[in-house]
Order: sequence, then structure tokens, then C-alpha cells
Amino acid sequence: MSKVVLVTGANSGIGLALCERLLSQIPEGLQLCLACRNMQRAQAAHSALLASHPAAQVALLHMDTSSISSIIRAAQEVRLRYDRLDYLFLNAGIMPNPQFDVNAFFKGLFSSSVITMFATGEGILTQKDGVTPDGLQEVFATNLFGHFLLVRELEPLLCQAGQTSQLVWTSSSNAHRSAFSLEDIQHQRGTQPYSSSKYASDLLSLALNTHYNKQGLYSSVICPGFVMTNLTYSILPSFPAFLWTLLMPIFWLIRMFTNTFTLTAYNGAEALLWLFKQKPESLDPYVKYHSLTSGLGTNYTQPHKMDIDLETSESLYEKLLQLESEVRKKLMEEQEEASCRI
Ligand SMILES: NC(=O)C1=CN([C@@H]2O[C@H](COP(=O)(O)OP(=O)(O)OC[C@H]3O[C@@H](n4cnc5c(N)ncnc54)[C@H](OP(=O)(O)O)[C@@H]3O)[C@@H](O)[C@H]2O)C=CC1
Ligand SMILES: CC(C)=CCC[C@@H](C)[C@H]1CC[C@H]2C3=C(CC[C@]12C)[C@@]1(C)CCC(=O)[C@@H](C)[C@@H]1CC3
Repeated sequence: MSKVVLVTGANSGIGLALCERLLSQIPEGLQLCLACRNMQRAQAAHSALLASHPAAQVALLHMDTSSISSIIRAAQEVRLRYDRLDYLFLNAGIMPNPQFDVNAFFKGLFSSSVITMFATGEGILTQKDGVTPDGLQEVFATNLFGHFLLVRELEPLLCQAGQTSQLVWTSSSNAHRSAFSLEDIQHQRGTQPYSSSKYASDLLSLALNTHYNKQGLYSSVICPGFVMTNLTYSILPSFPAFLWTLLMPIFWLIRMFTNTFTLTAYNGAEALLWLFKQKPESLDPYVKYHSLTSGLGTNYTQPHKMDIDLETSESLYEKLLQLESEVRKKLMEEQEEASCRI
């Protein structure tokens, strides 16, 4: 039976590496759907995948995870195209306008928390968030809420009798409880929207397991480690990509002390691929699966308990359901208004 796999943010970085690795390891019986915002980059990714795997079944789908109407349209298209969905990789993500605190970085270098700083980026990064045309905080909408809505829209495909399906969130070790507040789930007031959105995805994954396991749907989260991608290049904007490449020997050295420096998208996709091969019933909903690379370059996946609890995850879930009904109502009103004008 052919497995249908949908990956968001599949046109570059970790999402694209996952697609390449899936096609290499599972040469037959895979239908890949690349859900992307930038269709030019998506076309390039599609051509690259087909060049190395000419017989592969790879389809493209336009989807902007920050836009409610785009998610609803894309999900409608998925329901038309496929009669099942076995894996949904919720990978698209942004870290807009990152501010790198150089002072905190140098202080951290000579402190006992240096390894934690390199593994999580804790204490050295903040971001300036924006607002989407739907009126949502951009990081929250892109990294979390759009994906939540997608899962809700694809429920008929994901929750079919007699089959199990897997959701896999690309979270981060940068997810911290301290950055998240139930009173401000969109992180309108803070300076760490990225960390907040990733912590929220850890909580949401737990809540989805609580509500959907009975229907055969399982959710897990991974951290790809520190990977050199467009997202990380943007952290030091005055630092061109080739200078990052010059830093590689230093990064390989750091990898001797922290195996979280996976560095390449191929390595970063390790935990995603590992989860693909697991029986979802055997996974622990309180665990984050980390892609790690040893000093000698060996990739492996390691589970780490997350700092989450059931009560907070349920409260977040309730708030997301509430927001979902609000945005759906607003969308209906807008559509009615538009049809009246015609
Ligand atoms: N790199 C790292 O060190 C780490 C990354 N991660 C996570 O990994 C995931 C992938 O990031 P990474 O590969 O590093 O970075 P990239 O920037 O290479 O990939 C991000 C992907 O998300 C897509 N995307 C961004 N915004 C939207 C949107 N509104 N709608 C649809 N797609 C969108 C991008 O597409 P587009 O071409 O349209 O911009 C791109 O395909 C992210 O969730 C990130 O938070 C987690 C931990 C560490
Ligand atoms: C210039 C030199 C010598 C080092 C670069 C230091 C930082 C730019 C770098 C160190 C640890 C990195 C890191 C991330 C971004 C870049 C660093 C801060 C992340 C926060 C990127 C996004 C994530 O989700 C985290 C898992 C990363 C953690 C480590």
C-alpha cells in the first residue's frame, strides 16, 4: 500500500532534506506532497528530487501556513487529491528579524552554561514579530496556528478507521516554558516569539495525542539540532553565507563538546526519518526526539523528556479551538461580504 506523506516547508533546508532522504531510503510506495509558500523554490526542489529519483511520485501544493484562507484552500485540495494521509510533517517555520546579543554571547562563552547556550541558543536571541493580514502574530500563525488548522482540516484523512497516521512537528531545543504564557499564547508582548511558538508546539503535540490517539492519530516532536539553513543564516544578516562556511571548522570543533551541532540539513532530518520508521503507538508523548551528530560524524536520534504538563497542554488546546472558531467565523463573514458585493 502506497504511503502518502505531506511535508510543509519542503522547498528548502530540513524539509527538503527529509524528502530526499525518504526517497533514497523508501524507493517504492511513497507519494510525497511538498506543501510550499514560495512556488519558484518549490519547482526547483521538485526538479532536484526528480533528477535524483526519476520514478518518484512527487507533487507540489501551494500553502502559506501563516494564512487562514491558504490553509483551508490547500487542505481542500489535499482532500480532493488523496484518499489517505499517513504522515504529516509540520515543518515550516520562521524566526523573523532575529537580534543576536553579542555581549550575552561572549559572557556565555566564559560561563558554566556555555554548552547549553550552544545547544539551545538560550539567552542570546530575541526577535521582532509582525502581524499577518488575518490579524495574528506572524510567528505564532506560521509555526503553530496554521499547522493546527491544517490538522483540523485534514482530520477526515488522518483519522480513518483501521489505519494509523503520524503528525511530526519540527520543534526546537530553543522551546522554553519561560517564553510561553497561557495569557498571551500569540506572544504579542514578549521578545521571544520563536521560543514561545516552539514550546506551544510541544504542548499541542501532547494535547493532540490526548484527543486523537483513540482515532489512530499520533503526534510527536523533534529537534533537528543546530543546522545551517536560510533560517540560521538570517541570524547574522551582515554575515554572508560563505563566511558561515568559513566557520565550519570551528563548528566541527564545537561538535566535539555538543552533539547538537548537526550542521547539515541531511543530519538535522535524522530524527524525522527515525520517527517515520517507528510504530507510533510505541512513542512517548512527553518526549522530544533530537537529531544528534557525534564528533566523528555519526547521526543518531535521542529522546529527551520535555518540560510540559497535561493541564497546560489542555488549556492551550482549548484556547486554540476558541481561536479557530473565531477565525472561521470571520472568514465566513468576509466571504459573505464579498459575495454580496458581486
Ligand atoms: N536550522 C536550525 O538550526 C533549526 C531549525 N528548526 C526548525 O526547522 C524548521 C525548518 O527550518 P530550516 O530548514 O532550518 O529553515 P529554512 O528557512 O530552510 O526552511 C523553512 C521552510 O519553511 C517555509 N516557510 C516559512 N514560512 C512559511 C509560510 N508562511 N508558509 C509556508 N512555508 C513557510 C520556508 O519556505 P519559503 O521558501 O516560502 O520561505 C522553508 O521551506 C523550522 O520549523 C525551524 O524552526 C528547529 C531547530 C533548529
Ligand atoms: C559566530 C560564532 C563563532 C558562533 C555563532 C553563534 C550563534 C550564531 C549560534 C550558536 C548556537 C546557535 C543556535 C541557534 C542559532 C545560531 C546560534 C545561536 C538556534 C537558536 C537556531 C534555531 C533553533 O531552533 C535552535 C535549536 C538553535 C540553537 C543553537
